[in-house]
Amino acid sequence: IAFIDRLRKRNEVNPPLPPGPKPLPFVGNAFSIDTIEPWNTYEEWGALHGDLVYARLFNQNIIIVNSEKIAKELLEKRSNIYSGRPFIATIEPFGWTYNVGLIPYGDEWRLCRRMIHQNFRPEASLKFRPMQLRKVHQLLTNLLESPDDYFAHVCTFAAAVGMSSVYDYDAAPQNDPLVEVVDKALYLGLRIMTPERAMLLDRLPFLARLPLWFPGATISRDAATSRQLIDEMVEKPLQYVRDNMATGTAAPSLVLNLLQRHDVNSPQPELFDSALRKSSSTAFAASAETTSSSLLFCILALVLNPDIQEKAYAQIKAVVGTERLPNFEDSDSLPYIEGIVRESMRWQPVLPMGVMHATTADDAYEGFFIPKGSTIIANAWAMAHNEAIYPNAHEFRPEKWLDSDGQLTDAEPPTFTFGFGRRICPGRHAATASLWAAIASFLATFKFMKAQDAQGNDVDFVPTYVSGLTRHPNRFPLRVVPRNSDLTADKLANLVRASE
Ligand code: HEM
Repeated sequence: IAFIDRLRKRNEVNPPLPPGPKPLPFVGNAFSIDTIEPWNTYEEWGALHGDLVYARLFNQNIIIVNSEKIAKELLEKRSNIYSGRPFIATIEPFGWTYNVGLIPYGDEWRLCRRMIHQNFRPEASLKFRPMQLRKVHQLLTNLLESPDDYFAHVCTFAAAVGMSSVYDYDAAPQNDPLVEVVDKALYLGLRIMTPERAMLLDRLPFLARLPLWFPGATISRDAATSRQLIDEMVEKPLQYVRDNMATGTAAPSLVLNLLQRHDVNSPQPELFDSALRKSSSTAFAASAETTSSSLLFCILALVLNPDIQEKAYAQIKAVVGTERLPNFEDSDSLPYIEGIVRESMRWQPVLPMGVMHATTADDAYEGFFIPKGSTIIANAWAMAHNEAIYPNAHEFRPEKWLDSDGQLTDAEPPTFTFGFGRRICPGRHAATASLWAAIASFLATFKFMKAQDAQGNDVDFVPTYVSGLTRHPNRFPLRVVPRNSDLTADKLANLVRASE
């Protein structure tokens, strides 16, 4: 407390900390935070104290940035000192040291980031497009065959695109063993990998023995399971590429490319090998949960807004017709679909607080002191729901991105969903293309409607969510109905053929 008081009372040469909630002794503001959905607390603090807020979790300085403008000023323009990552106590026990997104700023991160960037930069991402469309078409086939399993189909799609782009592994249309490993591996860690939860566990370790966020489970048992699953997630697909290399059947992929360049005589072969493991598994893991969550939110928005589906279908019918499915060449002629894609990313950012950054040097902004080692939370949730920029922000309205002629406005797309500065998501180009292809194809083929009870009445529901570092809706009652009532697997296959 004395330390904070000293910081707060800094004079003009040494400016004060940003305003924020009053801390308690020892715990700081830890117990005022909603640990399930902390972004709500941070948004409330923003309303009280402004867009730059200081808080303290135990002895950790937290700077919350609630506006996109300030996030860009700090995390982009001053990225040389805002690109660190904070220590998170759950990383090591849960086996998440593999994750490039959590590696501190430095040489190891730089090497990993370069490996990923080479494969996912804008021009390189274009090569994934035919594969992305193929996987979307498989997703449509799965939805037609077993619409009630929509949740699993969307997750399989997202993982399959990731597997293909990183390992050239062609996941089975359903119940693929590697996809299952990843789903399980990520589920445990993502729920616990937030600074708020991790810090509570670090400081109050007895919490680890209580079933806090997973009823019926304890954190320590989950940590052991997580480590084992992560190990499988990292090693199994790598082995797949190595086996294919041995038989001469490996097709081009990020991993093959890196393995071929791997020179065991280079000065630091172990460093390269470790970076390869981390960058491949991260690129793949980072795409799976995020892409599926974004699509599940989009489907939720469509169910709740049937009028939007009708407008979208009318545009697709006018531009693409009904004899084929949309492809990337149609995208410029389908502004309403682009509006839906952007609105899906804005309405419910799947990483509501992005991934936290950390400062690697002292700084000052607009008269406030930002100490070295602060955790910086760019609150995407607050940015997405800023009423001054997005009136009626909690409503899903593609029109927010369109002018009165239905054309896209000059407004910047919701890039804040992909973070900021040197740590911005390197997979954002590939991710946006996956979302576009899936959403356009969904809307061309199906209606997403509320499920019906035995009497034929719509089943109303209140959505619930799973929250951690990422967030997605829980399964909700859904009826996926083909636009064309006599759509069969054969007819869908013909539509797909006509689109390729
Ligand atoms: C809709 C899908 C996606 C969303 C919403 C998303 C969002 C994000 C966000 C918010 C961050 C943190 C950025 C920051 O620290 O400021 C991030 C980091 C990252 N994302 Fe994505 N992402 C998506 C898909 C992907 C894909 C397809 C890849 C595949 C390469 C990927 C790879 C990564 C990696 C490697 C990082 C860590 C970057 C670093 O720390 O340097 N993401 N993503």
